[in-house]
Amino acid sequence: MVKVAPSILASDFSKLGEEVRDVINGGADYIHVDVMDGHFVPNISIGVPVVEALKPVSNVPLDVHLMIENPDQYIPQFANAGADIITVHIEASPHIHRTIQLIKDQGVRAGVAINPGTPVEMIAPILADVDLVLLMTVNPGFGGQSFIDRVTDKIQDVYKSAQEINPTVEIEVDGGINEETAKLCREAGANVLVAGSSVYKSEQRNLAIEAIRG
Ligand SMILES: O=C(CO)[C@H](O)[C@H](O)COP(=O)(O)O
Ligand SMILES: [Co+2]
Repeated sequence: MVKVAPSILASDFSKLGEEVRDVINGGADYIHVDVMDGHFVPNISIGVPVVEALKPVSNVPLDVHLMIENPDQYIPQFANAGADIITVHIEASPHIHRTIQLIKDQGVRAGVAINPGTPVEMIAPILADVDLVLLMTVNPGFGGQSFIDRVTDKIQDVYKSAQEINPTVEIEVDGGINEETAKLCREAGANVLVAGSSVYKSEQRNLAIEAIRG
């Protein structure tokens, strides 16, 4: 089952509730929330109060992508605010088993994310313990960037390893996903497709979501 997770980073923040409802009505499976701290990535976006405000608006899971240093410090707050999935970057998590356990202790699904320039071997020691692997298909920090197509090899690698040790893990991709790049990712084994610009900038968001789902 392929899922589509529109990223609100590309939405109109002046009417965020409406923007979230609109993509849910258009078929969104998750709402992807990009949290950036200006340290781990060179941009600042949104935080805990926005997750809290969106919780009553969304009847699909809130998929919170933490692009922040020291994620352990904020995980309980995001969980209390209503995050359903919390994903941390391997590059920002030196004690990854502790961090993943902390997420699970909050009763939240746990994900690990990996940048395009980080080898997949980095996440091998945690693959059996996570609910989701997020492969970045752009360097994180901004919406609207171009898909880095060599990441498809990494998707295949993760998919193959997951078949053996964690077959139910979700494999999510994020960055530059549109109808064409979504197809490459699905073929490589991804089953959750994050899309910001290609959904929110589309005239007919429901059709954009269905095209990405394939
Ligand atoms: O994590 C992200 C950026 O760091 C966003 O989720 C991603 O960029 C989505 O935007 P787009 O689909 O426009 O590339
Ligand atoms: Co993201």
